[in-house]
Formats: sequence, structure tokens, C-alpha cells
Amino acid sequence: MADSEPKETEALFALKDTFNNSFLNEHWNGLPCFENTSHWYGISCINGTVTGVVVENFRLSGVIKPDALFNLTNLEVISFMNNSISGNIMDFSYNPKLVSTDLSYNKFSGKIPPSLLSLNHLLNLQLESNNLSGTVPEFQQKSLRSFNVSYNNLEGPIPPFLQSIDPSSYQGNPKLCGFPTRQICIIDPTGVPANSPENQPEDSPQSKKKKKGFFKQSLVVAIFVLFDVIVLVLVSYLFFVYFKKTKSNKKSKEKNQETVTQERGREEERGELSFMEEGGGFSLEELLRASAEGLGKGSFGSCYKAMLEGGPCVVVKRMKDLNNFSREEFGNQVRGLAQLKHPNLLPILGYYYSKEEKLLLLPYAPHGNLYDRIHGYRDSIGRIRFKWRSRLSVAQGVARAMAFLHSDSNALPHGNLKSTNVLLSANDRPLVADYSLSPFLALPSAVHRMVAYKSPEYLHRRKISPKSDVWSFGYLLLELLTGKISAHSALPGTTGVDLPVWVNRAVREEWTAEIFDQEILGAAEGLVQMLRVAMSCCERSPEKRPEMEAVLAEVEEIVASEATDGAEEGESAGSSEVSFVGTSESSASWRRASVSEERDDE
Ligand SMILES: Nc1ncnc2c1ncn2[C@@H]1O[C@H](COP(=O)(O)OP(=O)(O)OP(=O)(O)O)[C@@H](O)[C@H]1O
Repeated sequence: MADSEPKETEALFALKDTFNNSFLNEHWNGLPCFENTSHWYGISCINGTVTGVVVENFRLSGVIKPDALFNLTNLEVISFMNNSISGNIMDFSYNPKLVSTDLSYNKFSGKIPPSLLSLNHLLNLQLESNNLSGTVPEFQQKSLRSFNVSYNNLEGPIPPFLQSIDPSSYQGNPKLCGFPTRQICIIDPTGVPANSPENQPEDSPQSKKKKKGFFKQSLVVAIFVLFDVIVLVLVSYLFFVYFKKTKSNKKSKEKNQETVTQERGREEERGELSFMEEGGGFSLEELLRASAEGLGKGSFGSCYKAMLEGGPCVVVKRMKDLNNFSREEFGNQVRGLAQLKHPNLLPILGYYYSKEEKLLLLPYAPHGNLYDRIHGYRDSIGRIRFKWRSRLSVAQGVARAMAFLHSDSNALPHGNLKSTNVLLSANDRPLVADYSLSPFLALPSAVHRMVAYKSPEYLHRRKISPKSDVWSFGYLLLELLTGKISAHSALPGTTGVDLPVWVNRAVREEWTAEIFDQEILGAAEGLVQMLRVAMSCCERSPEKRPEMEAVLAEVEEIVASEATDGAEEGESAGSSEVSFVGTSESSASWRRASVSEERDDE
């Protein structure tokens, strides 16, 4: 039996005193946790300890003490988003398990605390819209997926590790400089960015001299400009009478056109929610009232989970770098995608269109994405083993969805297949997301961030095709088989492994026992067969790669033979010799090292 920890309860009572909010005063009483059940609003519990404190949109005010979280040592999620909390940000030195910290839209001031740098599991850090000052610390955590410090008073250069983050995460800090902001960092000999305020000595002799020179230059320029203007006025006057009549006709035509354009513009500016199914289920007001949680930022925007009052959770995908679509064009594109219905494709619920903002509404996939399933919580007790059977079913589902997209009736490439775009439903059904979005994206910069545009055929011939998806599918299979982070799914600031190259090297150098993820070592023969399929998909030449339909047939065959073999996970294919005919570079054979069988008794 696991009851609340007294120290944690004390810490939460102290927070309650700080906020002195009538709702919390009334509801934060007694013990917060009993085993996995929380008795307090906004608190999450596991085994009687507090793992989450999420109190958003509450108008909480007060100054949180720096040591407020010291006794909440199992905290994984904290969010005080959209309140009015002031003072310095708390010290996180005793919260090593923190995964998500959202203090955005408050009145926090002072520096970003260095204790945040020691949080090795931190995925999400939202500090936007506060009064934070000082520089952006040197974050190095590879786990970091979402980071936002926009609209503060931060200054100085963006640390290299954070330069791959979207520029919008830094906007609203006029003194920040360096990539990806548009401000150049001018470093003076003391190493201090010259664009920082202390480096602008107004009355220094050098600056006075500069000002004088500048005045002289400006005077000369002004004289030339004045002369040009006089000549221009004279010439214009001569032509004025001649063009007068034609001009007046043209003007009236333009005016008519302007009125039509203005009318259209006003229409475009008005935001509107549209649903794919009649009724839709909620209004824009309800969506705006829903409490939201950031899921992460991708190459084409960010995703938020919105929890509608008494309704379902939906995901709002905020799209950026889009083509300049009118409302009608955007709606047609979304409807086209929504018509693609398949059990392994994430459906589209609806969209929002306004001049400034375009959003896609998607169902929330409660079991997260495949990337986190493969790589999350490695080497930690929180890790749940990802069994070979489950990986097989993911491979099968994704292959089915891809074959469906490529089928004659659709003939639509995905373009951006990677493990963060494979989501898992409540019963772990794989759902391929973000499919066929390239028509939405502005060329060329946005499209080039998609996986298919990194394929060998695009690099050499500037051409992609459905075979580029087959190549991406091969990488995905290799990620499933090796448990290594693939170059396609690597997070911003990290590189990942070029998996086909790595596998070939492993085969050549005969350290093949290391190819497969330790978690599935000892699984049935299907492992090796699947590796062959993966490597054939990763052939450099698209002509040598199979069609998605053929890949699906092979995957289905492996799934079927595993089922009829009755091979349980943990039963080994032994130390049988297997020959591997993969890519042309790797037509090698290798002896699969005899593996120490790990019996799965889950
Ligand atoms: N419907 C959903 N349910 C649950 N999580 C989702 C959903 N849609 C997206 N996510 C998650 O939200 C995060 C951000 O997604 P997003 O699509 O913006 O970026 P991405 O998939 O990482 O990269 P890219 O923009 O290149 O596709 C990812 O971790 C993704 O897995």
C-alpha cells in the first residue's frame, strides 16, 4: 500500500499557501495521493508519490520559494502555464525525473536557473511570455524536443546546441542574437556581444567622430536626392496632361478591383473551424477554452493536446511555412487527405483557417509515438520492454498504411515517414500521421525538411517518388530492429545513425550479434528475414528497391510464419547460420552469434 509521502504533502501545502487561491484552498486538503490515485486537483500520483503538478489558467499569483520543489523528488511534469506567478524560477536540483516544465505566460523574472541544465530527461521546456533576463544557458540535453523562451528580456548569443530550434522560440527578445535570430552577434575584444546594452557608450570620442562623419555623408546624399526629385517633378509635369485622361479611367478600374480584394481579405481574416464529419462536436470557443499541453515541435509547426471540457482530447497541429492558400484551396487540400480512410492512418477531424493561422485537428493518440516507444526510458526502471511481437505488428500496420497510400487509387507518397510520425492508439494500433503534406508546404525550404528529400535519388537527381517512401520505411524497420536512433528521427541538435551503413559495417566486420536490439535478441527467425526486407528497401538505387506492395507482402509473410511457428518471444533461432543477401554492398553471409536467450515472461 502506498500512501502520500509526508514531505511531498508538506511541499504542496507550502505551494498552496504561496498561491492562496480559494479553489486550491478548498480542494488541496487531506492527502494528495493514494497509490496511483490523486485526490487533489492538478496532482498526478504513482505509487503514492507525486509525479505531476499541473495548475494552468488559474490566475495564481505569489512568489514561489526557490526551494519549493526540493521535496517533490519524483516530479515528472510541472505546469503553471498562464497564471501570474512572479519572482525567480524555482531551483530544480532535486527533480531529476522532470520531463516537462511549462512556466509560460507568467511573471517570472531573473535568470533561467542553471539547475535546468542537469535535467537529463527534459523533453519540454516552455518559458515564453515572462520577464526573464540574462543569457540563454548552454542546454545540452539530447532529450530536449520542445523549447521556447520567446517574449522575455533575454540577451546575448543563442548557444550552439539550441540553434536548430525554431526561430519563433526566441522572438520577442530584441537583445538575443546569432542564429536562428536575425540579429548578428558582434563580439568585442572582451568577448561581450557588442549588441548588448553595456557596449553602446553614447558619448565616447569614437562615437562622436563617427556621428560627425555620418552627418557629412548624409548631407551629400540629401543634396543628390533633392536634385533628382526636382528633375523628376519637371518631367512628371510634362507628361501629366497627356496621361491625365488614361489615368482617370485606369483609376476607376483599380478601385473596383481593390474593393473586391479587400472584401476577400476580410473574409480570409475571419477564422473558422471546419469539420470533416457533420456536426464536428465542438465549437471554436470550446477549443479556445480547453486546457492545452504542448506535445512538441516538428519541422512544420507544433502540436498541442487540447482537453475539451467534458469531451475528447484532440490534437491541434499548428502549421507553418505554408503555401499561400486561400480558404477554399486549403479546405480542398484537407478534405482530399481526410478522404483517405485506413485503420492504420491517423484520420483528420477538421481544420481551422484564418489569414494568420492554419490548424489541423487530429484525434489524440494516447500511447504516444513510435520514437518514444523504441527509445524512451532506456536503462531506466520506467522502461517497458518493447517485445518483438509488438514491433512486428507496428511494422505490419505501417506497411499496410504505406501500401494503401501508394495504391493505384490514391498514388500519394507520404514524404515524411519516420518514427515520430507513427503514433500508437490506446490499444497500440500503429497510426501513420503527417502523410502527404508536401502540397501544403512552401517550396523549396519547407519541403526539404521532409525525410524523402534526404533520399539518395533526391540528392543526386533532384527527384523523389514513392520509392523514396520505401527507403524511409527501410530506415524505420532498421530503427525497430536495432533500437538505435535513426538519422531520420534524430532530434534537433543530434545526428542519429545512418542505419543501413551501420548494419553493412556490422556484417562486414562480423560483429553481427550487436545488430539487434538487446530487448528482442533471441526472438524468432523472423528477425533476420525482416532485416533482409529492411536492407532491400534501403538500396541506394530506387530501381533496386521493391514496391511498397511487395514489401507489405513480405512483411505479412513474416508475421504469418511467426504466428504459425508459435515461436514465443525468448525462443531462439539458436546459433543457426543465416545468409544475408541485402544491399549490393552487403551480399555477405554471417553467422548469427549464438545469443543468450532472454525468456520473456511478461
Ligand atoms: N495525434 C497525436 N497524438 C499524440 N501525439 C502526437 C499527435 N500528433 C503529433 N504528436 C506528437 O507531437 C510531437 C510533435 O509533432 P509534429 O508532427 O509537430 O512533429 P514531428 O512529428 O516531431 O516532426 P515533423 O514536423 O517533421 O513531422 C511529436 O512527438 C508527435 O509524435
